[in-house]
Amino acid sequence: MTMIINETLRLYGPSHGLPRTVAREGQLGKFILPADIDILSLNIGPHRDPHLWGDDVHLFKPERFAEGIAKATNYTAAAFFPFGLGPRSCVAMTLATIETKIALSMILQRYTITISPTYVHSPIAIITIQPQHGIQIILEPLHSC
Ligand code: HEM
Repeated sequence: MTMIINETLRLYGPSHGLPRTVAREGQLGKFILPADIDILSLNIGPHRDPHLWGDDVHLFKPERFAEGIAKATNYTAAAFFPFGLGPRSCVAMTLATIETKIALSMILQRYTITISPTYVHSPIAIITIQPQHGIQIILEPLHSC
Protein backbone atom coordinates (compact mmCIF):
# COMPACT_ATOMS: atom_id res chain seq x y z
CA MET A 1 0.00 0.00 0.00
CA THR A 2 2.97 2.33 0.67
CA MET A 3 4.06 1.89 -2.94
CA ILE A 4 0.59 2.79 -4.22
CA ILE A 5 0.40 5.87 -2.02
CA ASN A 6 3.87 7.04 -3.12
CA GLU A 7 3.06 6.57 -6.79
CA THR A 8 -0.23 8.45 -6.34
CA LEU A 9 1.63 11.28 -4.60
CA ARG A 10 4.24 11.33 -7.38
CA LEU A 11 1.70 11.79 -10.16
CA TYR A 12 -1.28 13.38 -8.40
CA GLY A 13 -0.13 14.64 -5.02
CA PRO A 14 -2.46 17.36 -3.72
CA SER A 15 0.37 19.88 -3.50
CA HIS A 16 1.87 20.64 -6.91
CA GLY A 17 4.28 23.37 -5.87
CA LEU A 18 5.96 25.14 -3.00
CA PRO A 19 5.69 28.94 -2.92
CA ARG A 20 8.72 30.71 -1.51
CA THR A 21 9.87 34.33 -1.10
CA VAL A 22 13.54 34.96 -1.76
CA ALA A 23 14.90 36.57 1.41
CA ARG A 24 18.22 37.68 -0.04
CA GLU A 25 19.90 37.58 -3.44
CA GLY A 26 21.33 34.21 -4.24
CA GLN A 27 22.07 31.72 -6.99
CA LEU A 28 19.93 28.71 -7.79
CA GLY A 29 21.64 26.61 -10.44
CA LYS A 30 22.24 28.96 -13.36
CA PHE A 31 19.74 31.56 -12.11
CA ILE A 32 20.53 34.64 -10.01
CA LEU A 33 17.51 35.29 -7.80
CA PRO A 34 17.08 38.87 -6.56
CA ALA A 35 15.76 39.45 -3.05
CA ASP A 36 12.03 39.88 -2.39
CA ILE A 37 10.69 37.97 -5.39
CA ASP A 38 8.18 35.17 -5.10
CA ILE A 39 8.97 31.84 -6.72
CA LEU A 40 6.96 28.67 -7.10
CA SER A 41 8.90 25.43 -7.11
CA LEU A 42 6.71 23.00 -9.05
CA ASN A 43 7.12 19.37 -8.11
CA ILE A 44 5.55 18.29 -11.40
CA GLY A 45 9.01 18.92 -12.99
CA PRO A 46 11.06 16.42 -10.98
CA HIS A 47 8.07 14.11 -10.37
CA ARG A 48 7.61 13.66 -14.12
CA ASP A 49 11.18 13.91 -15.32
CA PRO A 50 12.02 10.94 -17.60
CA HIS A 51 15.72 11.33 -16.75
CA LEU A 52 14.89 10.53 -13.13
CA TRP A 53 12.07 8.01 -13.53
CA GLY A 54 12.55 6.53 -16.98
CA ASP A 55 10.59 6.64 -20.23
CA ASP A 56 7.51 5.25 -18.46
CA VAL A 57 7.46 8.34 -16.19
CA HIS A 58 3.79 9.07 -16.98
CA LEU A 59 2.60 5.56 -16.18
CA PHE A 60 1.15 4.68 -12.79
CA LYS A 61 3.64 2.05 -11.64
CA PRO A 62 3.70 1.59 -7.86
CA GLU A 63 6.42 -1.06 -8.18
CA ARG A 64 8.92 1.76 -8.80
CA PHE A 65 8.88 2.14 -5.03
CA ALA A 66 9.32 -1.57 -4.26
CA GLU A 67 12.74 -0.93 -2.74
CA GLY A 68 11.90 2.39 -1.12
CA ILE A 69 11.99 6.05 -2.10
CA ALA A 70 15.80 6.39 -2.10
CA LYS A 71 16.20 3.55 -4.59
CA ALA A 72 13.25 4.73 -6.74
CA THR A 73 14.79 8.20 -7.04
CA ASN A 74 18.31 6.87 -7.56
CA TYR A 75 19.29 8.60 -4.32
CA THR A 76 18.25 12.06 -5.61
CA ALA A 77 16.69 13.64 -2.52
CA ALA A 78 14.89 16.42 -4.44
CA ALA A 79 13.31 14.10 -7.01
CA PHE A 80 10.27 13.28 -4.88
CA PHE A 81 8.81 15.81 -2.44
CA PRO A 82 5.02 15.51 -2.20
CA PHE A 83 5.22 16.74 1.41
CA GLY A 84 7.76 19.47 0.69
CA LEU A 85 11.40 19.54 1.68
CA GLY A 86 13.43 21.05 4.46
CA PRO A 87 12.44 22.70 7.72
CA ARG A 88 8.94 23.73 6.53
CA SER A 89 7.95 20.36 5.12
CA CYS A 90 4.58 18.91 6.09
CA VAL A 91 4.34 18.34 9.83
CA ALA A 92 1.64 15.72 9.25
CA MET A 93 3.41 13.54 6.68
CA THR A 94 3.28 10.43 8.85
CA LEU A 95 -0.25 11.15 10.09
CA ALA A 96 -1.56 11.73 6.56
CA THR A 97 0.04 8.50 5.32
CA ILE A 98 -1.36 6.44 8.21
CA GLU A 99 -4.81 8.00 7.79
CA THR A 100 -4.75 7.08 4.10
CA LYS A 101 -3.79 3.49 4.90
CA ILE A 102 -6.52 3.16 7.54
CA ALA A 103 -9.21 4.60 5.26
CA LEU A 104 -8.15 2.42 2.31
CA SER A 105 -7.97 -0.69 4.50
CA MET A 106 -11.47 -0.09 5.85
CA ILE A 107 -12.87 0.32 2.34
CA LEU A 108 -10.99 -2.64 0.84
CA GLN A 109 -12.10 -4.97 3.64
CA ARG A 110 -15.70 -4.32 2.62
CA TYR A 111 -15.79 -3.48 -1.09
CA THR A 112 -14.18 -4.04 -4.42
CA ILE A 113 -13.58 -0.79 -6.29
CA THR A 114 -13.95 -0.41 -10.04
CA ILE A 115 -13.53 2.81 -11.92
CA SER A 116 -16.76 3.79 -13.67
CA PRO A 117 -16.79 3.86 -17.49
CA THR A 118 -18.07 7.44 -17.14
CA TYR A 119 -14.83 8.57 -15.45
CA VAL A 120 -12.83 11.11 -17.43
CA HIS A 121 -9.21 11.47 -16.34
CA SER A 122 -8.66 15.21 -16.06
CA PRO A 123 -6.63 16.33 -13.05
CA ILE A 124 -6.61 20.09 -12.54
CA ALA A 125 -4.79 22.44 -10.16
CA ILE A 126 -7.24 24.55 -8.17
CA ILE A 127 -5.10 25.32 -5.12
CA THR A 128 -4.61 21.54 -4.87
CA ILE A 129 -4.50 18.94 -7.62
CA GLN A 130 -7.98 17.49 -7.93
CA PRO A 131 -10.10 15.52 -10.39
CA GLN A 132 -11.86 18.13 -12.52
CA HIS A 133 -15.01 16.02 -12.99
CA GLY A 134 -14.85 14.01 -9.77
CA ILE A 135 -14.02 10.33 -9.53
CA GLN A 136 -16.90 8.06 -10.39
CA ILE A 137 -16.33 4.61 -8.89
CA ILE A 138 -18.41 1.48 -8.47
CA LEU A 139 -18.30 -0.10 -5.02
CA GLU A 140 -19.42 -3.71 -4.74
CA PRO A 141 -19.82 -5.24 -1.27
CA LEU A 142 -17.50 -8.19 -0.62
CA HIS A 143 -19.81 -9.73 1.94
CA SER A 144 -23.58 -9.99 1.92
CA CYS A 145 -25.09 -8.48 5.09
C1 HEM B 1 -1.53 13.64 1.58
C2 HEM B 1 -1.73 14.62 2.45
C3 HEM B 1 -0.83 15.84 2.59
C4 HEM B 1 0.10 16.35 1.71
C5 HEM B 1 0.50 15.82 0.32
C6 HEM B 1 0.66 17.52 2.36
C7 HEM B 1 1.65 18.33 1.78
C8 HEM B 1 2.17 19.45 2.37
C9 HEM B 1 3.12 20.34 1.75
C10 HEM B 1 3.68 20.18 0.34
C11 HEM B 1 3.42 21.31 2.64
C12 HEM B 1 4.33 22.51 2.40
C13 HEM B 1 5.75 22.14 2.71
C14 HEM B 1 6.71 23.24 2.35
O1 HEM B 1 6.29 24.40 2.17
O2 HEM B 1 7.90 22.93 2.23
C15 HEM B 1 2.66 21.05 3.85
C16 HEM B 1 2.73 21.82 4.99
C17 HEM B 1 1.95 21.59 6.09
N1 HEM B 1 1.06 20.58 6.29
FE1 HEM B 1 0.64 19.08 4.97
N2 HEM B 1 0.09 17.69 3.59
C18 HEM B 1 -0.82 16.69 3.77
C19 HEM B 1 -1.62 16.49 4.87
C20 HEM B 1 -1.61 17.28 6.01
C21 HEM B 1 -2.47 17.08 7.15
C22 HEM B 1 -3.52 15.94 7.28
C23 HEM B 1 -2.15 18.05 8.04
C24 HEM B 1 -2.72 18.33 9.40
C25 HEM B 1 -3.36 17.45 10.14
C26 HEM B 1 -1.09 18.86 7.46
C27 HEM B 1 -0.48 19.93 8.09
C28 HEM B 1 0.49 20.72 7.52
C29 HEM B 1 1.07 21.89 8.17
C30 HEM B 1 0.71 22.44 9.57
C31 HEM B 1 2.00 22.43 7.29
C32 HEM B 1 2.87 23.69 7.48
C33 HEM B 1 4.22 23.28 8.03
C34 HEM B 1 5.13 24.49 8.22
O3 HEM B 1 4.93 25.53 7.57
O4 HEM B 1 6.07 24.39 9.02
N3 HEM B 1 -0.79 18.35 6.22
N4 HEM B 1 1.90 19.92 3.66
